Amino acid sequence: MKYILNSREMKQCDENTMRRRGMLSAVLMERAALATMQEIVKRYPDPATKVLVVCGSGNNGGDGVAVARLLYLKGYNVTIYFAGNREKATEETKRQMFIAEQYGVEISDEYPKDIVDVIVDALFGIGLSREVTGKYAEILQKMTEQDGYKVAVDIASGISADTGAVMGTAFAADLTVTFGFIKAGQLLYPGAEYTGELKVADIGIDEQSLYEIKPELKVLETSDLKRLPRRVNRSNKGSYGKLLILAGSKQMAGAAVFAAKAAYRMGCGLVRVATVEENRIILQEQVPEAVLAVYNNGTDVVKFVETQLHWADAVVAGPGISQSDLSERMLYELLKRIQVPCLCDADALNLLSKHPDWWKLVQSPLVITPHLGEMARLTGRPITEIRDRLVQIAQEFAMEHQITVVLKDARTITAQPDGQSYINVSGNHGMATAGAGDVLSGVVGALLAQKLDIYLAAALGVFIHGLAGDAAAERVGHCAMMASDIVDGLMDVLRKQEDTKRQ
Ligand SMILES: NC(=O)C1=CN([C@@H]2O[C@H](COP(=O)(O)OP(=O)(O)OC[C@H]3O[C@@H](n4cnc5c(N)ncnc54)[C@H](OP(=O)(O)O)[C@@H]3O)[C@@H](O)[C@H]2O)[C@@H](O)CC1
Ligand SMILES: [K+]
Repeated sequence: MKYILNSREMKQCDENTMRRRGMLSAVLMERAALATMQEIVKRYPDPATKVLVVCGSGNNGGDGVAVARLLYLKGYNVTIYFAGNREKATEETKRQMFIAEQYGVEISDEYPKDIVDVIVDALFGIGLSREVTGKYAEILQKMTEQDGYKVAVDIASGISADTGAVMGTAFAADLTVTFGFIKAGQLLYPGAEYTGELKVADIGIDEQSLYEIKPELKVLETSDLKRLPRRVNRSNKGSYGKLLILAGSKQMAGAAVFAAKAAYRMGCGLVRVATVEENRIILQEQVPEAVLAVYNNGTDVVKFVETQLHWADAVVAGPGISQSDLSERMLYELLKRIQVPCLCDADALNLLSKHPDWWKLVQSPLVITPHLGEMARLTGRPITEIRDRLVQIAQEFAMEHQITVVLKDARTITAQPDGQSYINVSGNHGMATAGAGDVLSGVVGALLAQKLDIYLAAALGVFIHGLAGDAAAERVGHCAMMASDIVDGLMDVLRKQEDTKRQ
């Protein structure tokens, strides 16, 4: 697990490193510049390379001036364009300009006309505080349109470090060298697209510099797979949890099939599918491993729900259940009685949008897995706003209802009710396909049934689901990928993890 910082947290972290750990600002800047210079030299080892460094008045500009000096001392053909206001420059930046001039580097106040090989963007860093307009917008546009390899210092100028939003105009980098921690805006879209390749440089700011800061965002890594439920030699199917899946309706059997298959592939011991009578044969044919509990209009809903809940260690409710009266009654009685961890998806979320008073019914830990459209219905906010404020909206909803929110998008957010969230970086656009969400509900449900901590079950489930999608892409490509390929991908991911553990 790694922390991802927003600009406020990063500034505090910088402060802590200097004030509490005694590190000098000039040393941090020198290391930042050194790391950036080295990444450039790695890619352009020939000192005949022409480099343009565009600097602003803040400390990001100071970093840029130092990068230029270090390249100049290696014999590179460097020009600094100082776009900021010299009088308003920070002390550190003024010092860097003085040093650069003493070493013989020229600093120009005009945008140079020459053609260059590399353009370094040190206009704004995490101190960007408003929309970029006027002269600065023109400069960013020019830098982006100009030919040459594009390197951003710390973050692409114009990208919000907090949300990834383009603040008017932004620099489109091929490479970003960021310092200490990845910033949220480098993972969130559209910022991720302006970041290019991302290198995190160690400049002496690390987790110890956080002190009492509890970053809002975290990201899971492959090493976190070791947190999956342990499997032991002396065990039986009862040792790996019993998952009840309320899914499927007439002409919608697939959702139940995918969720059940995914849950078994994710190591769940026993899966029982509660579905309508009409799906009996197809489920028996498609997932013979699953136990079936079928219902119809004549079923005593209360008794049915009580029996199933008595059996289950965790529940997935919603995939493909439709919004019929029968489904509505089934979900209501289930939410009212449930005492084990529960995941609500798809139609369960649509029904919850219709009945906001139902949130109060649920006494057990709840995970919801809405996509943007479902989240729009749940919150009454437009999809565009949800997309722009993905983390904040997921967090607000999680805190308001004291539940875990998995808000599904290109970067899925798993928000915990305590205000912390995971941002997921696995997966690919091939997974934008019917049934992928049902697979996710089965994966997370299986982890809940195996008694993994609820937040971890949700976040790790999302991560593994993405890895399974990546494995599927390797096998079938992006365009041809179907939900069943993602289920198969789970095998690749989990077998690889077992191999790693054995070594
Ligand atoms: N010790 C450390 O802390 C370390 C920091 N490091 C580096 O410092 C960077 C942060 O530096 P920073 O805080 O000085 O802010 P920075 O990003 O340079 O920008 C602020 C300037 O931009 C201006 N401005 C903002 N928005 C604007 C707009 N839309 N349009 C126009 N102007 C706008 C703003 O002007 P003002 O708002 O004051 O008018 C101010 O002049 C960080 O990203 C990293 O690279 C590293 O060296 C490691 C050690
Ligand atoms: K920058």
